[in-house]
Amino acid sequence: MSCMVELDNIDKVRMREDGTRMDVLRHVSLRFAAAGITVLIGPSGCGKTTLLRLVNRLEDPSAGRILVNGVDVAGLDPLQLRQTVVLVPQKPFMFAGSVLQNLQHPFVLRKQTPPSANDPLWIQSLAGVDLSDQLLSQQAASLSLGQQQRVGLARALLCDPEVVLLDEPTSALDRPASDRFATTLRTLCRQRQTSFVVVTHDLWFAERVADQVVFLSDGYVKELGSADQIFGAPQTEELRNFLMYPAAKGDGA
Ligand SMILES: Nc1ncnc2c1ncn2[C@@H]1O[C@H](COP(=O)(O)OP(=O)(O)OP(=O)(O)O)[C@@H](O)[C@H]1O
Repeated sequence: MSCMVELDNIDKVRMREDGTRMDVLRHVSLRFAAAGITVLIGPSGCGKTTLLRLVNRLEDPSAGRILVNGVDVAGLDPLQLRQTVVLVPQKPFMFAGSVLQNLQHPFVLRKQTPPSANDPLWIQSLAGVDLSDQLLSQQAASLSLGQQQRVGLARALLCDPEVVLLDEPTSALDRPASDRFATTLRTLCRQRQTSFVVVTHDLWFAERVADQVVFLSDGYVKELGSADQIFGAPQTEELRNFLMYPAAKGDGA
């Protein structure tokens, strides 16, 4: 069954160290594509990662509601929510131990049997992120950032969640690997009805993978549409400028 996630008039306010107010997200109302891929783009600091964190309840909104299948997440146990809605940060946490132990960790925590190496989900999850069997015995903490990202992605996919929130998943992948990853996401949407929400500065990947693209700027949803609409016919000067100069995101994030 595909999962419906809706943001209803979300505000997120943070306080700066000097006590001044920062409006990180403002009146954000969105419905993520069920069994589809929503991509969030926008300048550095516009609130993309914050939005993912709110859906996963790592933080709570200052106002508004987030609904998963019609249920307000504010009333849900965050740990239970995170079994359905998984967040993969840009730098996933690696537990002490091998890659194999890291992949099995969520199942061990829940006292469940991890999928075996010939389970189609295991094969699809590892192959889809180019994680070779040779890496399984290595210490996870000794891997490169790109390899750790792939372990984090595979670990999330193995849990077969309904919604996966991905923060910059291709930032350490080369072009062929990110193309294969795009294919994996499309396959999982189709075969498992998984919904993905992807934050990325990789506009090539965004255009290739998105069912729906959200352009955020200064905490507002400025444009929303299909990849064809957003990349082919941007409506605002701001989006046109962003698409021409996506790398001008300030801090190299
Ligand atoms: N833990 C935090 N404490 C205080 N301010 C924060 C924190 N995390 C983010 N911010 C601020 O909130 C705003 C939104 O940050 P966020 O990380 O959501 O932006 P982003 O669009 O994901 O940026 P990027 O593309 O650079 O990753 C920024 O001004 C940022 O400095």
